[in-house]
Amino acid sequence: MYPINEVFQTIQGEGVFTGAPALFIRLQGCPVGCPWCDTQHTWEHKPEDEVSITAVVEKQAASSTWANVTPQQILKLFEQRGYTARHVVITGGEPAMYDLRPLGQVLEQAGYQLQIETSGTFEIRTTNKTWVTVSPKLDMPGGYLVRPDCMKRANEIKYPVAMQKHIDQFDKLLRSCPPSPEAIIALQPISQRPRATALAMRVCIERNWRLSVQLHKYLNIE
Ligand SMILES: C[S@@+](CC[C@H](N)C(=O)[O-])C[C@H]1O[C@@H](n2cnc3c(N)ncnc32)[C@H](O)[C@@H]1O
Ligand SMILES: Nc1nc2[nH]cc(C(=O)O)c2c(=O)[nH]1
Ligand code: SF4
Ligand SMILES: [Mg+2]
Repeated sequence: MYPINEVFQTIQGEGVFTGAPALFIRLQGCPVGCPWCDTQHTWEHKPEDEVSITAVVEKQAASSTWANVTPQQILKLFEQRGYTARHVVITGGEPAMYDLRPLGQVLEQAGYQLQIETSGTFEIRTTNKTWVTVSPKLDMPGGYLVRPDCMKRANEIKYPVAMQKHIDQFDKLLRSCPPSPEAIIALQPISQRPRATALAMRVCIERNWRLSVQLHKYLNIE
């Protein structure tokens, strides 16, 4: 069973798959504590916030409620709702707190392609085919460390930045926990701040990295 906070179909707004129609599964719970996190309503996984799967699917606004669902129920939900996207993004919260292999196997068997969004602070348990996006979190209040095995597994590293200090911390991480040579590296400005965006653009050009701008926030979509 997986605790899901929301399920929705939208356009992937971040990273390599930006622009791809995608089904998002947002899992409940994250102890990392990034002060600028977009999804603070997913941090606490409280028993009293458990609701039905229908209540989660019909949610109109962000909230901390969640439903326990099986991979088969998720697949059935996708089919019932007539979703057309075949790219599934598992995010959160911190999805790597859960063993994502059973969910991945069921969805891949049904023809979906999987991607996970993770902070790299928990062991990644996914199918081999899953596209892994690691968004490293350094020096956050929860005190979790980015794991070298997560950096190695990443197909894509998408690092959130606002100031030069963040670039320096990222350089140190790349030296101590080297990614695979094929990994794509992107900088993502924190919360569309103009100075963060200017910094990210400048460093991306200098280093030949990619810029990821959270397209959904510019489009005002989910
Ligand atoms: C909400 S997190 C959930 C998945 C996982 N916990 C993680 O951090 O990757 C999804 C993505 O949003 C990014 N993100 C969250 N808040 C952001 C913000 N205010 N500005 C830019 N990116 C943000 C994260 O870095 C991550 O890449
Ligand atoms: N459209 C859209 N794209 C996204 N890419 C990553 C997201 C996330 O919250 O993990 C996200 C999200 O919340 N919405
Ligand atoms: S690790 Fe991800 S979900 Fe957790 S606080 Fe940071 S951005 Fe939010
Ligand atoms: Mg988001």
